[in-house]
Amino acid sequence: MRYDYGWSRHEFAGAKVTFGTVARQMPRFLKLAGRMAWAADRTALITLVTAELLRGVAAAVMLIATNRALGHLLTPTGDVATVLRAAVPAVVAVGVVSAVSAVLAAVSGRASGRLEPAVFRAATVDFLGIVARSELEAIEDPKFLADVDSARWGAGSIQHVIGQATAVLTATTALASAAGVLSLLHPALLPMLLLITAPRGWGAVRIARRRYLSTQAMLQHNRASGLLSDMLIRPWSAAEIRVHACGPFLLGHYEQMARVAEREQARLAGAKARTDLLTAALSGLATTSAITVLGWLVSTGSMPLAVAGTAVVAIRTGSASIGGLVSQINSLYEESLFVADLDRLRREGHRRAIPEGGTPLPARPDEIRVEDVSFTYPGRDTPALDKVSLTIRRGEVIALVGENGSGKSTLAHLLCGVYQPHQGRILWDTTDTATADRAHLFAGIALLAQNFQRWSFTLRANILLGRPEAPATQEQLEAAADYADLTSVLAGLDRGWNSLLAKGLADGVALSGGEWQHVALARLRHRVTTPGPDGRLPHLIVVDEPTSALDATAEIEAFEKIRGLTELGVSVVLITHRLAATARADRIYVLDHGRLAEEGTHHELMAAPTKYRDAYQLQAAQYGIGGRLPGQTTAEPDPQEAK
Ligand SMILES: Nc1ncnc2c1ncn2[C@@H]1O[C@H](COP(=O)(O)OP(=O)(O)OP(=O)(O)O)[C@@H](O)[C@H]1O
Repeated sequence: MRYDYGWSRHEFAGAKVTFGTVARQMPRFLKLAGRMAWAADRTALITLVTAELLRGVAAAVMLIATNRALGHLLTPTGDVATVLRAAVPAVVAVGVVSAVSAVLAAVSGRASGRLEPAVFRAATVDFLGIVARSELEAIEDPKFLADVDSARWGAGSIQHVIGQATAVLTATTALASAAGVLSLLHPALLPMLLLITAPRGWGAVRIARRRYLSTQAMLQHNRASGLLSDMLIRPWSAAEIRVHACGPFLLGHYEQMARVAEREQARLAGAKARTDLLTAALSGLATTSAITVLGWLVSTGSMPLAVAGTAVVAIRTGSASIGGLVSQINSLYEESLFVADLDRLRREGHRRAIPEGGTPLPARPDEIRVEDVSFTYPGRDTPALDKVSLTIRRGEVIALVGENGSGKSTLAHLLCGVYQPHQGRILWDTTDTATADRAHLFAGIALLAQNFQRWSFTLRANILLGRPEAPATQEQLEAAADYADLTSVLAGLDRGWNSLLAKGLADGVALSGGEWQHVALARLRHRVTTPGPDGRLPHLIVVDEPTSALDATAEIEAFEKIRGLTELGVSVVLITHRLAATARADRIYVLDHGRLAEEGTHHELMAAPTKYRDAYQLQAAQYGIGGRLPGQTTAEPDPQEAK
């Protein structure tokens, strides 16, 4: 299966992710996290940063007080009672500072507990918004999708970055105070401290980098196994899995992929254990050397015992701080790699976003002209559309026909503005849609697609989503339902308009394919008759084979209903393989391998030896009704008469 090879390829294994690169970019990620935190909950952010800074200061005060107390205790200047009395203020100070530090830790914990989920929410909404605003071409591009996948981790990471950045702040201030005290006590102590902690820093960065590269390498693999597991458990594939006995096949492949993931986890764990061992050995060696040097300094009288005592405390505190700092910087580094992905998606998403603004488009153009339009899908050699030209005049019904893969849906997508022509142009009257305001373009279109959306919402929401920006009355909904013959579907639903059309959810109901098509038709009617916030109404309906699940009579009725909408002054582009419907169109365009092969009225195309005539006669013969197709009252309807 291709999943096992292509999808699990370690695409990022060679990625140049170095500590230096990330360290250089860190300020940008921190700024991004800070901006999001500020926007999400600024009170919590201020509280968190203040509490952490004060904790750092408390650590310094604690060390100074400890030094004072030890000074009194280890270099006695009188009897025991006098010594103890002299030490009391410093000891009390240690106690008070410890208590203050504990309170600050609690305040900081509370603030980060509020801030982190808020940042996660903000980052996720931001991430989803970026993807939702991207061009369809971007969404279909596997490279962009890989960016989307890794950025999804970044949205989670950004909340951790907040916690880690503040912890780095604490550890840095604690360390600065320890380093300051140590340098004052003896010049040899600071290098000792650094020596003890350097191996831990090296090990932590190594482990983090390995983990990140592994996550990136396994991204496609994990997505593919997620898809496989979905196929196994979701209702839409359940029947075929059972009847065709696909279960063992899918399960077997899932297990194979899970084993690859398992092996990768085991490999990482082994590598981590080896690095940890090496780090611990080096760090232990450094600690032993430091203690030996301290002992030597005390024994040779180069360092008083009280200073050595404080040095041990300071080394312990400082070492813990450096340990904390290294581990926090390491986590920050690791999470930053994912935030970098989010940052990359933000930039890429910006580049591939549907542009805002542009030339205004006429609200009701007299004609839409497709001029020499070509379009090639990414990764394809041959164009899906090759120099196609056609015209749609206001109020006309245009039929697009052609064999599978001839480019009909692609042309529909171009007309809707979700793809842009790679060559040629599409004009609304005289305005080129390439530079036009896309909001105007979308507002002018109503789409009834082949795979129209079956929203897992209530029936009411399923209709309202035809025009989500505008409030709708019950009368409008009823009118849409009447138009689409939805009343019989409604009658069968216990909760009527409030029925949840989602089989998998509690109280959810399932509709048949044909019933869904009535829902989609009602949604179309609602969109075509309800103005958007700027008062614009759709003037072009693009209907791409949505009626395949309807029985033949219902399908013809549906087409007639859609044709009826031309009375409102809208034009219709109809894509279908059922030529009984196209026969009534004002003009028929026949596509063949992305090129426009034939065009004309039904009568013109039937009068000549055309592909259209062959296909029409073949379908009529299949129905066995002497050249007449289902729902057709005359053998060859004259579209002008039918209007
Ligand atoms: N998202 C896509 N990415 C890459 N190639 C695509 C994509 N969608 C369609 N194609 C290819 O473009 C060509 C035209 O496809 P299109 O869907 O426009 O044909 P169609 O006439 O609507 O076909 P059908 O009647 O089967 O719906 C086909 O070769 C198809 O494989």
